[in-house]
Amino acid sequence: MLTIEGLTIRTNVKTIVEQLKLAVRPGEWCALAGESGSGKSMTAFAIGGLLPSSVTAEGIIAWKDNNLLDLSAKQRRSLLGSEISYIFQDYHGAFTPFLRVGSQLDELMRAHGKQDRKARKQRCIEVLERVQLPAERVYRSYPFQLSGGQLQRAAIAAALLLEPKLLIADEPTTALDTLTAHRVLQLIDQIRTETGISVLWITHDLRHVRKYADRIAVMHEGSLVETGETQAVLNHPAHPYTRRLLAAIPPLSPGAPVRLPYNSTEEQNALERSALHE
Ligand SMILES: Nc1ncnc2c1ncn2[C@@H]1O[C@H](COP(=O)(O)OP(=O)(O)OP(=O)(O)O)[C@@H](O)[C@H]1O
Repeated sequence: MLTIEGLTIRTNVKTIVEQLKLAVRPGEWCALAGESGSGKSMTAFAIGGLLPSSVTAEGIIAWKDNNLLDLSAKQRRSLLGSEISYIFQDYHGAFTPFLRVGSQLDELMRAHGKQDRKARKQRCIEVLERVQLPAERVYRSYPFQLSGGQLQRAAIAAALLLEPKLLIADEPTTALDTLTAHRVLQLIDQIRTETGISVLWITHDLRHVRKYADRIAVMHEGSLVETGETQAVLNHPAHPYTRRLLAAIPPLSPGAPVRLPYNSTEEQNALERSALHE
């Protein structure tokens, strides 16, 4: 589905990513892991043509019959959102502060040629419900009236609005507390199961990778060092760098719970319901 071959990303002083080869299959959750500065985000940006102007990319990023690196700015704009969409760590950046969430979602649909106003509103409400938000209220709210977790859900709703086939999630939970992060990842997983969307997930948290990703690709200093089925790679890492990454996972602090602190499913549901009305 998405096939990257020989991707090299550089500035005029250094090479950031070198000869990267990576594929994301339909419906798959693929984690791109590695320490800070290894080139994960630059790879994600290159897919959507979002690289800073001082940075160039060459190679092949094949999507359907196109090399995405060859698209014009106009072709790219029509692809982004409708076929490939992004969520980022900085979910505040997904929305303009002083415009209601609903009007921003509506504008996104209008920009992609959806003319029917009623159908647009209906779709916005449907997607806000899909991400388990109180839809009508969030539709009328300004971004600053929502909590961090709600805003990241609204950003996911925006990313899903036009039914893309690939969601690129660049460290989507780093700015969230542990419980909210867990809920957001669970939500993405549910959506993937229901819609068959593929997920390319940029992360450095191998604990979450083990739980959610089908496949992992490990990057080190701009190169791919290991890729494979998640459990196989994490249980039997072949590359010394993957072993080092695994060894660097911080242990849970003494006395910390080894699972989320719910006593029962009822308690979990009650907590999640109250979070939606916070
Ligand atoms: N605008 C830029 N111009 C030039 N080089 C950049 C720019 N942004 C990032 N880089 C460099 O590109 C390299 C890879 O950065 P990238 O953000 O892709 O890493 P990463 O693996 O996503 O790390 P992190 O987890 O910290 O986001 C780094 O060495 C960084 O200094």
